[in-house]
Amino acid sequence: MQAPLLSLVNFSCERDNRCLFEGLNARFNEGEIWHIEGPNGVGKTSLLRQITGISRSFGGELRWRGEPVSRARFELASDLLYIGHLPGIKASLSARENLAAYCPGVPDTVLDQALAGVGLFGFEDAPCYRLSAGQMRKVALARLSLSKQTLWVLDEPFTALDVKAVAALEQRFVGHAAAGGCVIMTTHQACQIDGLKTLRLGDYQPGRSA
Ligand SMILES: Nc1ncnc2c1ncn2[C@@H]1O[C@H](COP(=O)(O)OP(=O)(O)OP(=O)(O)O)[C@@H](O)[C@H]1O
Repeated sequence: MQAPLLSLVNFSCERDNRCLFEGLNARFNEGEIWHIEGPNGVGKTSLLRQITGISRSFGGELRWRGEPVSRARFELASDLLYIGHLPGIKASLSARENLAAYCPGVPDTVLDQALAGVGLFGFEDAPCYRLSAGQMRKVALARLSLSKQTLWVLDEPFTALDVKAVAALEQRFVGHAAAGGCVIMTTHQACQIDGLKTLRLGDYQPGRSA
């Protein structure tokens, strides 16, 4: 049987000597879209940072395609796209320059197509400090259409997006999964995605049995 893309084995997270969650076992496969759910402060962002390797402090085991991540760090990093809850956009740069910084070597015409695809046609040269919060988020999300990575890890990707943009992003996730990708995201918004899988992080708080 093929190993899952990513798996968590008896996984736990501690912050400031406080256990946020423990005993978490999960398998994330190609073709799946996952919603990491839970109340404020339960540890969703912390979990995403552990999955991406930004935080190496965790209990239990993280496996990439069946290999402990300690032996597959490069393989995970090169097949992963992570967008944090802050859009990671430099205000002084234009939308195109920001995108180019994440996608070196990609021609401007292709960058502009990606920006147009998220509704930013005509804003390619605008310095990002002139964009709205939702437009800044769209600059960050334009990376998705240029991504060749299998695993997308997205922290609150719907923040500040209008209804049409939320629906378009949901469709992008569906397309990515249909092409063999995997999406792991957090959101406090209700999602309209068929087959969406949910991991309720609150079920793994100390003293609760999942
Ligand atoms: N850099 C840090 N150092 C110490 N504690 C932190 C740090 N970042 C977060 N925490 C603590 O870890 C806990 C979980 O935070 P985290 O951001 O993972 O929660 P979350 O589930 O993503 O919350 P939200 O829904 O509000 O985004 C919180 O109690 C927070 O105070």
